[in-house]
Amino acid sequence: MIQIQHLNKTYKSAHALKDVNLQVDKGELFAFLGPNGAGKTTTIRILTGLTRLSSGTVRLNGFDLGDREIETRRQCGLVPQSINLDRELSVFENLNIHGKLFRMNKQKRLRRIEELLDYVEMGDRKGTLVKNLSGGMKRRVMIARALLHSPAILFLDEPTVGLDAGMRRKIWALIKKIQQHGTTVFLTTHYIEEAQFLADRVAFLDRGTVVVLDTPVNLMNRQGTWALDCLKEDDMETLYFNDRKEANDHIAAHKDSFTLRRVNLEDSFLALTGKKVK
Ligand SMILES: Nc1ncnc2c1ncn2[C@@H]1O[C@H](COP(=O)(O)OP(=O)(O)OP(=O)(O)O)[C@@H](O)[C@H]1O
Repeated sequence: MIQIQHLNKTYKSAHALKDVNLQVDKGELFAFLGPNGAGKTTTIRILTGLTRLSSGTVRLNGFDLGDREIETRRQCGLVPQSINLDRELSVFENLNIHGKLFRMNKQKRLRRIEELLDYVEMGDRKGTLVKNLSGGMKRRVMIARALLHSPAILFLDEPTVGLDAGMRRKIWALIKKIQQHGTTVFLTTHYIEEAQFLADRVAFLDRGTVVVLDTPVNLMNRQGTWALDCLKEDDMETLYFNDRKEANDHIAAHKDSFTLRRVNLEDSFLALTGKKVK
């Protein structure tokens, strides 16, 4: 569904993407995980036609990026990182304008808006001005807007940034539902739990380079199953074990104060890059 080969992007002052190669399958939920400045937004902007690549090739649902621009764009729905709804218009008006831009006929447009607002549980807010919605509601309207023209691929750039834990989980459930209904999903995040919970496969991006790409389970298993955090003078040291007994034996044999926990994706990222995803 998405094929990226030797993708590079250079801005005047930064080499934002360095020889990125990856493939996302139809129906897959793929996460790009990395710290601020890793190149996640740049990737999404290139894939959705908002920024030009410097070199390399990208194919979306069989269309070459750069060729037949309108058809290629129709393959994609985009939920950008910052809220870009018109605050002074209602939920319905925001969606209606988008449908008109995609030249959907009136009957189809109105039916699809109703359908999607129910789908994202915003049916009762159709007439509400966007400025009167909560952050989580605005995200859901943006997701409905991105799905309006029935794209094959939904791109979500940091879909839950700034939301509280309850709303984050609601958005996660919605994203899973969208995937279950057949849409391929490509998302970026710097939240470890988000990638761990949602993604079929995760690519770790660090300073423009994909350092590893695998399923969350395989990535975590690289470190072992159990982690022991030990607070040293001014740092945290973490030790990894394949079974719980080994970890407990280590605790019993040492005087330090340890916290035992399950290995998570942060451990894999840390081991590969020496950095936390922040
Ligand atoms: N328009 C631009 N002009 C120049 N440099 C840019 C531009 N956009 C991004 N960059 C640089 O490219 C690199 C990657 O930025 P990008 O926004 O893609 O990272 P990111 O992983 O999405 O980070 P964040 O989560 O902070 O948005 C950074 O070094 C950034 O400063």
